Amino acid sequence: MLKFTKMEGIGNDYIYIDGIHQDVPMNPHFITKISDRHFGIGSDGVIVIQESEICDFKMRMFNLDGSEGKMCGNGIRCFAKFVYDHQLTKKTYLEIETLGGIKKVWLIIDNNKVQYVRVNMGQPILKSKEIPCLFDKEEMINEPIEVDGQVYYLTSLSMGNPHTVIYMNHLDFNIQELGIKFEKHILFPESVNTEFVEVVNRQYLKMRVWERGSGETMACGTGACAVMYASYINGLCDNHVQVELLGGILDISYENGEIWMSGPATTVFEGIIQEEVFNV
Ligand SMILES: N[C@H](CCC[C@H](N)C(=O)O)C(=O)O
Repeated sequence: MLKFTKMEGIGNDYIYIDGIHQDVPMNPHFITKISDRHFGIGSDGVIVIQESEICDFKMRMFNLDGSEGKMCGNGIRCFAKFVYDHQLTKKTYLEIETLGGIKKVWLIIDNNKVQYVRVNMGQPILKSKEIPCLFDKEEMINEPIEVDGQVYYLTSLSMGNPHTVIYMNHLDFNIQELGIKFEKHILFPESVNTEFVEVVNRQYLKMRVWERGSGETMACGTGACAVMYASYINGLCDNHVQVELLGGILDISYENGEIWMSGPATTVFEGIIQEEVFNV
């Protein structure tokens, strides 16, 4: 059996498993099985807590389809709460190793309870080849791309994972149909997380996200950061905004070349995965 904790960051929900004290089968079959909302626990994916040789901890993140993501913004806030609440650390400032780089995380505690979490999400990366994006210019900022006969203007960047940001007049559209077209687009050799944005004003942005490997999620932390920075360099917002996602609001700012994100982290329930589920 395997102990797990179900947590969510503004509705972006993952299964968190202590991989320090348990052997976690991090294979696509196991990940997709327990993430399934009918045959499993139900989640946007799985996040595993591991020891790190260079940081306080290491975060491994897997999407619903079993693919491994390099970084997860909502996930890292919940990860920090997990290690604190499970007494794996007493620290309220953590450095967490991810495949998308080392992230600095602050737990804001009151009455020994995590109120919210602040994360230095690092520097956004615009160079096409580092996203990666097979665009024929060094950067892809507000560039027209035709999909199914319609032209969309894309701003692409990496937050440790790949994103492309598209501005819309409104967000009432069939994301199931459109999202997959960008996720599988030839421009993105490692696929891409696609954010659709409605600019409300210079301090308030609304977005929906079609995540690589998970489809539409209620929220995407790295996506909200990508949206903020794309909007900033396109002259559409100030350097501190609220980003409204389906699941809630994140506070995002751009300071001294780095993106900062603040938001909640919630534990929903603890449970045990039965042997027969992960031994198939
Ligand atoms: N689907 C993403 C990982 C999860 C990111 C998202 N849930 C977040 O909060 O940043 C990827 O494969 O790059």
